[in-house]
Amino acid sequence: MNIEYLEDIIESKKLTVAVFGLGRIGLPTALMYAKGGYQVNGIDINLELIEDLKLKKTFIDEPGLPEILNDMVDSKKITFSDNFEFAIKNSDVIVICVPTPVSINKVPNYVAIKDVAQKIGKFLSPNKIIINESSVSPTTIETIITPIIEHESHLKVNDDFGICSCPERADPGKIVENWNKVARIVGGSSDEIGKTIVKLYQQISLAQIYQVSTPGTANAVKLTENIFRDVNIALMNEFAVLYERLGIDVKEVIEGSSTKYNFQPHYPGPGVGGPCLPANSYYIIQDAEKVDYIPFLIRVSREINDRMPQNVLELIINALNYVGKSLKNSTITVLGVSYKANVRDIQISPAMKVIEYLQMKEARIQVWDPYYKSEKIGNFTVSDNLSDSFENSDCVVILTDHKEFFNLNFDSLKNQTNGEFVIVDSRNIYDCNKLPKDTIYCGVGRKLQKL
Ligand SMILES: NC(=O)C1=CN([C@@H]2O[C@H](COP(=O)(O)OP(=O)(O)OC[C@H]3O[C@@H](n4cnc5c(N)ncnc54)[C@H](O)[C@@H]3O)[C@@H](O)[C@H]2O)C=CC1
Ligand SMILES: CC(=O)N[C@@H]1[C@@H](OP(=O)(O)OP(=O)(O)OC[C@H]2O[C@@H](n3ccc(=O)[nH]c3=O)[C@H](O)[C@@H]2O)O[C@H](C(=O)O)[C@@H](O)[C@@H]1O
Repeated sequence: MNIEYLEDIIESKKLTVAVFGLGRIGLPTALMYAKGGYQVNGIDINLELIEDLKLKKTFIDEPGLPEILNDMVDSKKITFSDNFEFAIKNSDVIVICVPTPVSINKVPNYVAIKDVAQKIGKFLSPNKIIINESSVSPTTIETIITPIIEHESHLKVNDDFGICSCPERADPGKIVENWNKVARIVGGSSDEIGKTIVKLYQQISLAQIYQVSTPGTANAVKLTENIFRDVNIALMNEFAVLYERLGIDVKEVIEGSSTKYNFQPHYPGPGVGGPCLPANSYYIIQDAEKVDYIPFLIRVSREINDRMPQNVLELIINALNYVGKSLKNSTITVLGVSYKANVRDIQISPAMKVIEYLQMKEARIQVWDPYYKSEKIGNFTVSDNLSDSFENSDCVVILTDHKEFFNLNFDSLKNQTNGEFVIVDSRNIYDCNKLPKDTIYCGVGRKLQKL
């Protein structure tokens, strides 16, 4: 490989980049390469998406992204097509941002990334570098993707082409904001390939670009940080279920534990959602199986978190029973559908799971989420406003800790509800001392009580 040539065109911005997959991650990535001064060939298989992007239209809800799309299309720094052959032949760096979802039976699905690897191999010529940003297990690049590319291209990694992993660590809803803040991890098939890609990312981001020794190590870093989070959330969910039974307020316990300098607070809730945490463990579990190891803690943490929507359903049933009502035919006000606070995103949202359970139990739901006003989602439509969702309600359930829910005027809203005012606060956002007198209240890890 002629590394000097690649480093020259990185420096002079003459390098051309192809980005495969123009979704929540690929589009921002492609636009940031273009914004950094590189010519970008954006590739996707969704022809409708390609036409929308050519017209500067995107439905990805990332603040700041539409403006960058507009500027980069106008400046002709980016093109969109499904012509992967042209893109591979006419790009020096090829970035992979295609889906690697975990299927219903909890197994990573690598169909898309293998498809792209096949296409890259077929049209690859020497002296190019492939960067994988998609979430994969620590062994996937070295044992699956690289062999496919070598087989299809009859080229040899490091001799003829380079490959590296730069796993995406974006925080959905803050991708543009975090672009220059969140450190990136780069692991190359050789040290010099890694160093070259570090230089490329340093041209397009002000964040720390941290090199590790291999693509697998880079993928392990990303999975470790996310699974660390998933396991710690599971621990707090377990404490919450236990303390609820012991009559101890878990919110008070976490506040107390947080006075210890090395306690890292995590918070119980209705479950763990989003595109990352619910899926990342299964990449590791799959690799562990290959070496006859069972990661018990990682597996059981997933089970604990996946059971939390059921726990919230039980809280609702108990709260209704406390006021002499049953769930069937009760009207439930559901506040929040997003998987986490202050974003418009229902990817693997625990709220959607709780709603599904409520509907299975034949409760009537009235949903309010300020990020989905009046929108039809699956088999329900979000209310047009907060007040409508309280009309004749038997129980109010908070499922997302949106900032808009922190200071609701319950003294007024409670007058619209049916009978005793019941709140199930699955995000533990409320201070019981500030809720209306006689409210029937419980949280996740906060016992059922009349205030
Ligand atoms: N969404 C997120 O917040 C995060 C996603 N990731 C990872 O980024 C990767 C991409 O995820 P998203 O962007 O969220 O997915 P997405 O579903 O939003 O976008 C994927 C895009 O790839 C296209 N595509 C599918 N197969 C293709 C193929 N064979 N060739 C070219 N394009 C193809 C689809 O048409 C779609 O436009 C995944 O591995 C995911 O785990 C990592 C961190 C965060
Ligand atoms: C690329 C990538 O994987 N980014 C991750 C992403 O996290 P994500 O958007 O999935 O949100 P998250 O804050 O980790 O929360 C995931 C889920 O877990 C729940 N959650 C989170 C923290 C907590 O203490 N308790 C809890 O129940 C959230 O409500 C949500 O349903 O963004 C996070 C961030 O940057 O805050 C980042 O730490 C994660 O690594």
